[in-house]
Parts: sequence; structure tokens; C-alpha cells
Amino acid sequence: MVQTQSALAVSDVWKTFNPNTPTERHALCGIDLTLAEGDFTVVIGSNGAGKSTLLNVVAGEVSPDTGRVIIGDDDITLAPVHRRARYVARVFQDPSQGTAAGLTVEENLSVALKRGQYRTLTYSLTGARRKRFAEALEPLGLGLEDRLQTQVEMLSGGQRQALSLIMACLQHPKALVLDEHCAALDPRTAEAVMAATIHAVENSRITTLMITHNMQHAIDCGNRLIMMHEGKIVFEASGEEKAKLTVEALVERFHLSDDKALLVQ
Ligand SMILES: Nc1ncnc2c1ncn2[C@@H]1O[C@H](COP(=O)(O)OP(=O)(O)OP(=O)(O)O)[C@@H](O)[C@H]1O
Repeated sequence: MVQTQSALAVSDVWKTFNPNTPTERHALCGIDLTLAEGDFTVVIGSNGAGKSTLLNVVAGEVSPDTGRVIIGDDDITLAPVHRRARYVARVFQDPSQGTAAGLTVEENLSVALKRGQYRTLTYSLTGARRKRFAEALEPLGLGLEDRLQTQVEMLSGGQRQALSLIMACLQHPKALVLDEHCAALDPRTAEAVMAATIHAVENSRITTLMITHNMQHAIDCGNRLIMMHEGKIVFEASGEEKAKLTVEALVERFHLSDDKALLVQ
């Protein structure tokens, strides 16, 4: 057991894909990142900067070549994805990835309640549990609390993504990773899901890493921001400095005005 005060620490993490081949890619080059409990950190950077690889290392999808990932007091560097479910919840870009289409809204939420435990296909949907689900869904403002028995395949992409978010937060994971989870949604729905994200993360104070290419979301969300480039963190802002950032200042500061990937509004 490693003693640490942080909620999530990524320490000197390196990752090279296809080493010593013509397709070698240095995705992460000595990443150090320490988040306190409740930190909501936005991750931005150009295409290929290493953002998804960083989140994959935290979520256990990718093993670092060297370095450590520590959550609370537990070193989870070598923990497989299924064991990390007790620690890390994730929402992907594709709304269909976080929910089971053939199950109802309440069945999906019941599965989410079993995060990190051995899952069975038995759901005990008590009145108390349905009330808890309805209370979790109600702040989304999408009316899902009245559709607990609706098959998820009947929901829109935005509704499914909002449900994925609530499912990810339901058991209060120690860390939440959001990988461009609004990128596949139409602009209006993306705004609704982002508002739900801010509400869910800030209310529950879940330590969160969120990738976005939307600079306005990067400005509006979270108390910390990191910018990655070529596998390194090249800029960090937190607290008041983060609150004072503007889209223009970010673009100007990093001479990114010609990088369209960073300018999706
Ligand atoms: N599984 C993989 N196999 C080989 N190379 C990979 C793999 N995953 C990522 N890479 C490479 O590692 C580098 C970092 O990729 P990563 O997906 O982490 O970047 P990103 O910042 O998330 O980019 P984007 O914004 O385009 O999604 C890139 O050069 C990418 O091509």
C-alpha cells in the first residue's frame, strides 16, 4: 500500500505504442498528474497529444510501460479493467457503449448499482430503489425519471449518454473519466449533457478527468485544466487562474489558431 494524500495520482507514466517498429508512437512521455478529491480536470490538446491514452491508462485499458497509477491509497497500475470498476467509472464518446440497449432504464441502473461487484442478472427493483433512480435522473431535465420501464434502445443518443453519466456516478466511483462524451451529440443535446455533467460531478464531488475538443466547455467546466502536446502536459491552470481563462486567451497563448481540432465550438 502506498501512502498518498491525493485522490488520483499518475506518476511518471510513459507509453510507447509499437516500439522499435516503423509505426512507433510515443503517446505518453513522463506524465505526472495529481488530483485532489473532487478535482474536476479538463484535458485538452491537439490530435494525437496522448489524451485518450492517459485516460486509458487510468481506466486500465492500456498498461503503461513505466510509471504508476494510484487511487486513494491503492496502487492500481497493474489492476485489470474489471477490478478497476470499483475505483474508476467511464463514459465513452459513443452513447451506445455505456448502456445496454435491450434492457430498460431501471434495469441499466440496477446493473450500474453492482459496479465493482460480481454481476448477476437478477435485479431486485424495490420501490426504494426506483425512487433513488428517479431522484438521480430528475435533475437531467429529460423526463427519464418517468420512463424507468422504457427500453434503452427507444431513447435518443443524448438521453442514452445522460443515462450513461448517471450510471457512472451512481455508486460514487473514486474517479470518473469522460472521453469526449459530448462529441457525438448534436450541439443542443451536447449542452444539456454537459450541464448534467457539471451538476453530477460538482454535486457528488467525484474526482474527474474529462477530455474535450470544445474550448468553451473547457473554459466552463471544472476547477483545473491541463493541455497536452506530444505526450506531455504543456500547460496547467487551476482555481482562479482557470476561472479567468478565455477561449481567446487559450488560443493566443498556445498559438493554436491554426489548429482546427482545438477550435470546435
Ligand atoms: N492502440 C494504439 N496503437 C498504436 N498507436 C496508438 C494506439 N493508441 C494511440 N496511439 C497513438 O498514440 C498517440 C496518442 O494517441 P491518443 O489517442 O492518446 O491521442 P489523443 O490526444 O486522444 O488524440 P485525439 O484527440 O485525436 O483523440 C497517437 O500518435 C496515436 O496514433
